[in-house]
Amino acid sequence: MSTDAAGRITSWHPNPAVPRFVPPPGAVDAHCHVFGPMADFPFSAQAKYLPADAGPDMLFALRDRLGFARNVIVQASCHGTDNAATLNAIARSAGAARGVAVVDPAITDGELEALHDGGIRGVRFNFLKRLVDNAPKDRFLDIARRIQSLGWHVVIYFEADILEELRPFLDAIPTPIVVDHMGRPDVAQGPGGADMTAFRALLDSRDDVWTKVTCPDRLEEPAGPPWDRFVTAVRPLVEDYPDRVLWGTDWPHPNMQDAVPDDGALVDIIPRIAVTPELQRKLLVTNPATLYWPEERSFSL
Ligand SMILES: O=C(O)/C=C(\CC(=O)C(=O)O)C(=O)O
Repeated sequence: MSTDAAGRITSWHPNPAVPRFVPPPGAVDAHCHVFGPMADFPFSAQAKYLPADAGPDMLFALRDRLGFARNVIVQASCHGTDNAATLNAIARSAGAARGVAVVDPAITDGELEALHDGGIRGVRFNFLKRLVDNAPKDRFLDIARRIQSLGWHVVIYFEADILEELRPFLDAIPTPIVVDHMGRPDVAQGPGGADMTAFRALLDSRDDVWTKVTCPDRLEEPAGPPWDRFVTAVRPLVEDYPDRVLWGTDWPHPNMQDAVPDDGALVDIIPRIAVTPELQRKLLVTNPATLYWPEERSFSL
């Protein structure tokens, strides 16, 4: 745990291990964030946490250390609906990053197009009450309809206990949907537990619902490796939905200051949930490219 005199939280490992697992060429870390730097990109007045700076240079150094080629940078709630920090990181990546924005429902079509030009390929709807004050479903649906023509998708973050309540809303979204961290199931229930069963019902309801098989550090208590319950619960999901899963570090691990995960150890989970080279290639290369670099679809699938 580390909080400085100004109350700014450091939630990432100071010296992550180089993983034993070597990701395939072109691997994408499809869920990560940047924080600031605050002097250039101040945090939102509504932010629920105040992080230390974790900017693009740190993110790209981690990417290289872990053996990844590209990033998908997801706008974190601490930056509200001002996507400037995310856009700055994408711009500095030399084509090696794309992003997911959080937008004000009043955003204009011209502003959405500018985000597209800046490398954004989706919008995130966050339903975690500890992170955002309100989540207006009707206005979110309006955004979802408006991003269709851009070829974007919706990224949704919710916890398992509201999945049933969210179903009519999810069913009405006309774009592909990517669910963050599998909708936060209780992995201790195992692969056939109530949370995973309800989540599979969502995946089975339409073939354009994807998910990130991410965050053992958030989903398994007590914290820390070897994350066996996460592996037991998640490996069957990767095997049953191999074309609709994504993976990411979640660096710089917002709010995780009490149990900062080692990103190298997180990478070493990958071969335990995606046990063949083919599953690993889909999870890390083909699937994220389909959503975030669709213009490359001509590469061999
Ligand atoms: O980054 C994540 O995936 C999870 C988060 C932070 C977050 O989503 C945000 O700040 O927008 C969390 O559970 O605190």
